[in-house]
Amino acid sequence: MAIVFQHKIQQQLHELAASAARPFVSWTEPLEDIDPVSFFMQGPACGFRERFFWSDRSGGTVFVGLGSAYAIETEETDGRFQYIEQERQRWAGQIEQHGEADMPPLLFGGFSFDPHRPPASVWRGFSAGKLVAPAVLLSVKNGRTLLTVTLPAGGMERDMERIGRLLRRMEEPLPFSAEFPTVISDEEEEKERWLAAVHEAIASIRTGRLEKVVLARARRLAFNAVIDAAFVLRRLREQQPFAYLFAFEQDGRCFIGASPEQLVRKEGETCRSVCLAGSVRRGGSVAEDEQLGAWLQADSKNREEHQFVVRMIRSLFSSVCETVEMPAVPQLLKLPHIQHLCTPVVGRGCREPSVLRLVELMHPTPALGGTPRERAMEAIRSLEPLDRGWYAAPIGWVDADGNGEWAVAIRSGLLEGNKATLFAGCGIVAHSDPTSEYEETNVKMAPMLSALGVMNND
Ligand SMILES: C=C(O[C@H]1C=CC=C(C(=O)O)[C@@H]1O)C(=O)O
Ligand SMILES: [Mg+2]
Repeated sequence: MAIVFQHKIQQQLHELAASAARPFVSWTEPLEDIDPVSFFMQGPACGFRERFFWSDRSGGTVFVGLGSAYAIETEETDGRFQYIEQERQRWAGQIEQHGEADMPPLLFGGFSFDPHRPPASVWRGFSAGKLVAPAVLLSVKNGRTLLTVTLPAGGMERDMERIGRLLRRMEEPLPFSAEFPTVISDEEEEKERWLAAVHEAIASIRTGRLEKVVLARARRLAFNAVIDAAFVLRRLREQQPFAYLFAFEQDGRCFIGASPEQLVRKEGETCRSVCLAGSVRRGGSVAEDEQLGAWLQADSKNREEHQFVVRMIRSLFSSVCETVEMPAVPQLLKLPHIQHLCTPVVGRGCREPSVLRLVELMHPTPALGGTPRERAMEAIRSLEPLDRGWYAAPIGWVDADGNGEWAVAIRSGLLEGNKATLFAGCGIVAHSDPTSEYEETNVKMAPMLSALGVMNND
């Protein structure tokens, strides 16, 4: 079957390339069901240096990309979103689309948290903004699996060879390694120093200079062997079923995670977001879990932390949409390790034509930055010793029509060789207790720690 399929795709693309009126051609073909993580796993063996993975919270929409047919990248600071949007529009006009029409060409990528911060070397290649059109895209949507190949109309030979290899190998999936490497070193920022930064943030909030700031910390692990991103992805999929799963890999570095937080989704004139802030751990028994949830819903510190996010997103949606709907009181979102206050928001009659414009307006929400935004960013720059890179920043996809979905890249880590750097932060408000905030960051690292096979030792 794969051979027939391969010939069909190759032949179609060659014919299309010969007569193409635009610089890129894409061909989409239905495919038998295939495990998206196994597909992701095939990338390196077939010579693709870039890999992308995206699965929405329901697991109903999954995109896996291999290779890069076209990349849009910027190191601009203030104009990065406009530049990327402008180039996205230009790209949409350069692709000639063939085959199954219900899959518009798609770009996958992300932005850094703070482009004004000098980038640390571990984040090399993760620019201020980067979107990639994968050479091969597997998409699972509405119960259908499709394969899209996008190539430059001239010079497609090298890519065709890789794609041929991939299609041949798809029938013989690679075995997953049974065991995970073991930890040989484990470093984190000194606890006392982090607590002192939180104290300082609280003092600054009490003077009225700002209302809320999110402070993060990193934990750096080294293992006795190279970490297999596909293995981590598979574990995250098993362990975090209601999260966005994402991976963005280039040149041997993979930023990966399972985020519960939607930044924004746009589908035609409807846009959605979820305000997520305010947290407590899960209970050991049903009774304890319910008690903790009830406490969270009533706790004034957590309600305040949450309310800053609600206020900002409500006001932003009101400025770009005809109507905005949201519940009056926050609901509880229960995840395997943690529960959050959660307020879903729906805006109808959205006047913005591209999801990227919404991403620009929304990033960073007070769930990742703080309030007021600029003062919070200054506080993060002066109090946080780490470069967040793409952590806590938008990650997602946009199609040629400007529709797309973006998550906030939290509960995440950067993998390189045998090293993993994990990140977690928490919202500091006037009544925060530094030690409880520290514990909260431990709970937020648990999903990645457990996917990496490391016991959570908090
Ligand atoms: C910044 C993170 O979480 C945010 C999202 C939900 C709840 C949060 C909180 O309660 O502090 C944070 O604002 C993180 O997980 O690294
Ligand atoms: Mg919190």
